[in-house]
Order: sequence, then C-alpha cells, then structure tokens
Amino acid sequence: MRSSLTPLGPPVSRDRIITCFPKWYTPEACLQLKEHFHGQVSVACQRRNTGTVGLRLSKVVVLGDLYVGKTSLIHRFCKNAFDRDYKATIGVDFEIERFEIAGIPYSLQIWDTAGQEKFKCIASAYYRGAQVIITAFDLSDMQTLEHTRQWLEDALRENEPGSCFVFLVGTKKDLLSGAACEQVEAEAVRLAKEMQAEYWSVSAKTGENVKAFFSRVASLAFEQSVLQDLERRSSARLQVGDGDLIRMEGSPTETQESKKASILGCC
Ligand SMILES: Nc1nc2c(ncn2[C@@H]2O[C@H](COP(=O)(O)OP(=O)(O)OP(=O)(O)O)[C@@H](O)[C@H]2O)c(=O)[nH]1
Ligand SMILES: [Mg+2]
Repeated sequence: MRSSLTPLGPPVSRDRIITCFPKWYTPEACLQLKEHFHGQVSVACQRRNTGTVGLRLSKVVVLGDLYVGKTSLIHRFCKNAFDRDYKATIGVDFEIERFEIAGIPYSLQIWDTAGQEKFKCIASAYYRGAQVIITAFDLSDMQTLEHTRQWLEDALRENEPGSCFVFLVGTKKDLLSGAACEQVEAEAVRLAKEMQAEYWSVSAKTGENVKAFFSRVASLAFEQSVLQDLERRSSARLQVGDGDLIRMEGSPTETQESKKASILGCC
C-alpha cells in the first residue's frame, strides 16, 4: 500500500530537515556504526511507502538527577534558549518537535522529567512506551554519572526488553577544560558500553552538539519506526502459504486494538 503523507500544519523549519544519516559522537559508544539509512528505509521513503510513521509521535524520555540540565538541554533544542536560573521541573513536562527525515514528516514527543526524589513516582508513570531513553548526567559532578545506572533501570522496568534506544548524555560541557572533559568522558563511555547506550557530551549553554544529538536521536527512532512498520505490514498482508495457512489483512492484536479504540470513541 502506498501512502501520500502531507505534513500536518506549517512546514518544518529548515534546521529540522534531515537528509543524511547523522553520525555518532564517538565510535567507542554508539548504537549504530553506519553512515546511511538502511536500504529498505531509503527505498520506502523514496516511494513514500512509510505507512503511518509520519503520523505518529515517537516518545523520548529524559531522565537523571536534579540540576543536571535536562530541561536546559530540551529548551536549547526546542526553543534555542538558555536560562541561567534554576527552576526545578515539577513532575513532568513535554515538547513536541517536528522533523522531516528523508522527505517524510516525523515527530518526537520529548518528555522532560523531574530529578527531585519527591517527584519520582509522578515522573516514572510516564516512562512506559518510550522508544528512546536519554539518561543525563552533569560532566562536572561524577556522582550524577553513577546514578544514571539506577535511572536507566527504573525506565527499562516500564518497557519491553530491547524495545528502547538508550543514550547516555554528559551535560554542561562548557564547564570543563578539554583535558578534564576527556577524563570524565572515558569513564562515561565505559558505563555507556555497559548500558548498551550511545554516548554524547553536550552544552545547553553554548548549544554545542545539541542539534547533532537530537538529529541522531530522531533518525535512529525514525529508521526503527519505518522498519517496524514495513515488518508489521508485510506480516499482515494476505498470505497463502505452502499448506492451507491463510492469514487475513490486519493482525489479531491490531483488530482487537482498533475495536477497543472504536469502543472508546478514539479516532
Ligand atoms: N554552565 C552550564 N549550566 C547549565 C547547563 N545546562 C544547565 N545548566 C544550569 O544548571 C541548572 C539546572 O538546570 P536544569 O535544566 O533546570 O536541570 P534539570 O535537570 O532539569 O533539573 P530538575 O528539573 O530539578 O530535575 C540551571 O541553573 C541551568 O542554568 C550547561 O550546559 N552549562
Ligand atoms: Mg528540569
């Protein structure tokens, strides 16, 4: 089935248009060491055969200790602004960021969670259904790096095993000298490998690596969404096998889900 998706609302801004697969920060701790979109994904995009991918929101959750700079990172990316004053996040907040990737509209829903212990149970209710988990720590505070392991564990518990891309992000890069940064990075890369996460160092203050980081997040999530959609549609297609197996359009779960949705009056 071909779809001709037209983006909803105004066109995406030029700096949200991604045509080439963005590169990793360091090859030592990266999720994929390749420089192009998957062949099947490129073909699907050229034919505009990406199913419902362009109409869905992919969920990204940002976690980590209080004061590490989660809100600042998201604000730098979404609003291109930086606030020196600390305003603790209460519970959760989110931003929707629209992209155009390989010609296909794509959106991330970026959830900003509170690092303060007293809000943890509110925030953790939003971990479920994440396609991307970003665990953030402050490059100038090693304790916050140690705590990322626990944050990740909490988030993974709410999601299907192997279903999320994990990123480990060191913030406030501007506060460290080159040599000091390298030292912390070496430790962070080691932990990232253990977590099976991709590592990035960023600064919300100067904006260093912020756009490149979110472009990478969006592209990996987009590629996975397209591949999953292709897979889902190919297994749902009418199949007449060697024996007398006949599978009908739409998987059983899909049919049940659409029934549920109509009972609930969803569109
Ligand atoms: N120098 C510098 N300061 C930063 C950077 N990012 C954040 N900050 C400062 O660090 C403080 C905390 O930043 P927030 O973004 O509010 O931290 P948070 O992780 O969202 O904190 P909670 O919402 O309490 O979990 C603020 O005073 C920011 O201005 C950065 O890249 N460089
Ligand atoms: Mg915050």
